[in-house]
Amino acid sequence: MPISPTRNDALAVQLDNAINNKTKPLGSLGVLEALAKQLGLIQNTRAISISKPAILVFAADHGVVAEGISAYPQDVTWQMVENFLAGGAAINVFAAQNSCDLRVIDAGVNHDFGPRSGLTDRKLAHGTHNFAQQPAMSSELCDTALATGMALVAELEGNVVGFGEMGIGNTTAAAALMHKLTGIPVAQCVGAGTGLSAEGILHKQHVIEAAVAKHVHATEAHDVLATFGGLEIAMMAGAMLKAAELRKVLLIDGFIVTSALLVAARMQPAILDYCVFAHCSNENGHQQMLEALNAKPLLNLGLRLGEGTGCALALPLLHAAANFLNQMATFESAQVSEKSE
Ligand SMILES: Cc1cc2ncn([C@H]3O[C@H](COP(=O)(O)O)[C@@H](O)[C@H]3O)c2cc1C
Ligand SMILES: O=C(O)c1cccnc1
Repeated sequence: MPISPTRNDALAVQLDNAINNKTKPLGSLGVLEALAKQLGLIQNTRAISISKPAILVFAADHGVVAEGISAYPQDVTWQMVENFLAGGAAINVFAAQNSCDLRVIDAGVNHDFGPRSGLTDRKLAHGTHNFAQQPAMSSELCDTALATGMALVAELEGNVVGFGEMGIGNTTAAAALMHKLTGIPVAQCVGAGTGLSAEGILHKQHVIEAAVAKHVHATEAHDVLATFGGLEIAMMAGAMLKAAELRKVLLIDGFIVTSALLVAARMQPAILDYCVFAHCSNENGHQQMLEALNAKPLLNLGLRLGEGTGCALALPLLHAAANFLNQMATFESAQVSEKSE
């Protein structure tokens, strides 16, 4: 289904007026004013609401870890999934602090968890193939991942969806997607990820450059996704497309989540109307990736974690935008004098 742009000139004027009539100097709530307007346009109303926000954390493994591109071993992916289920990860803490639902999805972790309460099992494979040697996944598997992500979001009740991920090696996949979809040189798309040395970053760059040279034919978004992408990235891209189609607010986290959005935006550019960019990550390349999307992130906290942590931390700002628009008095209702010059 196509995603509709949120543009609605009449509603935009009503929202501007509602914002400007609040008891504050014009424009003085800064970015929160733009956010309130965006939420109004997404929800197609002046009475905006934040209802049952949820963060979906997609986990999967990457065959390209065989090239030595992460500072941590692949087992950390499943071990961190266990940590999410036990409530001990950063995202558990920040989601709980902000009364946000958290859903952990196994999109393709290289580990058998068995039936586990709290884990949404959508495992499509035990990780991807090593894209240094062959495409990460087949075109069919990529389609299945996109469709699975769409179906997951179709079940959600809330009107705000945050996206997070876990997958050792996924900054390499994300950097490759960034390069292919923006044309920015690989050297500017790679970063330290979980903490590579300068030498390690250079090796990561060379692995991606060699893979890009090997898979020159992949240029269209779906092909690029299947060639380099992780299963969690593909499932997230599908989930994002469905969330925008359903006119939900999409909260975008860091480098990897934004790379999934790059793919989704190439498929359906109007998705960007629905995106709130939680933060600018410290991962080298995220700022340029955001610029390529013309995105203005809310926070800049030096985070480089992923898991959806930026989304959870930005959620109070969404509440603030909705609350000021819904609850503040107007100059008229509070009998406050308006600007005199
Ligand atoms: C303990 C731990 C917890 C994490 N939580 C998220 N990531 C983050 O780091 C990984 C990407 O970095 P790279 O591409 O360098 O492997 C992803 O799993 C991402 O979510 C973590 C990484 C570690 C080690
Ligand atoms: O920006 C991110 O989300 C990020 C950066 C480094 C490692 N993991 C995630």
